[in-house]
Amino acid sequence: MKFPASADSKAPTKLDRLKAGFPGDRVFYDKWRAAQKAKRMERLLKAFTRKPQESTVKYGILKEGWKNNCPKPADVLAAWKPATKLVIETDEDLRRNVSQQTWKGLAIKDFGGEKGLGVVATQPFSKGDIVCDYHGKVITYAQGRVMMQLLQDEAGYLFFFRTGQRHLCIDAQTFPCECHPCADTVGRRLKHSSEQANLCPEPFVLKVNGQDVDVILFRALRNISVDTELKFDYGVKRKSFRGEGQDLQWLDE
Ligand SMILES: C[S@@+](CC[C@H](N)C(=O)[O-])C[C@H]1O[C@@H](n2cnc3c(N)ncnc32)[C@H](O)[C@@H]1O
Repeated sequence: MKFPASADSKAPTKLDRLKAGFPGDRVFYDKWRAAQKAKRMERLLKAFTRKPQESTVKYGILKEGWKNNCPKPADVLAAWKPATKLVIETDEDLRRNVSQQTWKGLAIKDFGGEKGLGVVATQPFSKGDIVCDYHGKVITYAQGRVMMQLLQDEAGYLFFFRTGQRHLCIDAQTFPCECHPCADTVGRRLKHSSEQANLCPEPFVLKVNGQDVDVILFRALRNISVDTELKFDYGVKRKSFRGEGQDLQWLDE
């Protein structure tokens, strides 16, 4: 309590310790350093909603300006765990990726024919990484249904979901979206697979530009290597993505 150990505080000198009535040996000093190292580890772990490369962790440490008493990059990697709901809902980088659509490590690829466009990984992903979101305007379930009825076979980009008691829909059909008039967004190009899905959609509420926004984030279900196509299971109800009530072969792929 006399010398609070935070990630950024300076270690008390021997003189400081003696003046405060502590013994001159290193016992308390070493405890203080261990507490600080743990705080630094905690901060580094929170910084990554995707499992980082060792070089990224090294850069993170450099940016913090920690010259000693910091965890080794290999130890950070070993301790890394998929981001929790709390981390996801408060992470600045993730918020920026959602609002500006600056997801890295993904490319839209043309698979030709009726398969059309899909998304491939241009960097490896680890199980639990947040890969991207399903970007579009959040509308009510009822509005989504009306759109589907109007569009019939053309309605291939409506993502219906339930979060708590609310039934919603993300309209990525309206293209381009109001917020990115000059860009395609990756989420809407993800294809379906029930057998080989490597992504799983999860609903979250993020504060974007000061407002609570419902988002669907895709988490990697396993480690994914470069050039692998990213897919998720659209769901067997066939409500979204033009599959409802139709005997489409690709729904069982
Ligand atoms: C959300 S979009 C996916 C991107 C779309 N392929 C494109 O070119 O924009 C959904 C549509 O993609 C097509 N699709 C999705 N998964 C497919 C698959 N596994 N095989 C063939 N077509 C698929 C269907 O036409 C579906 O309605």
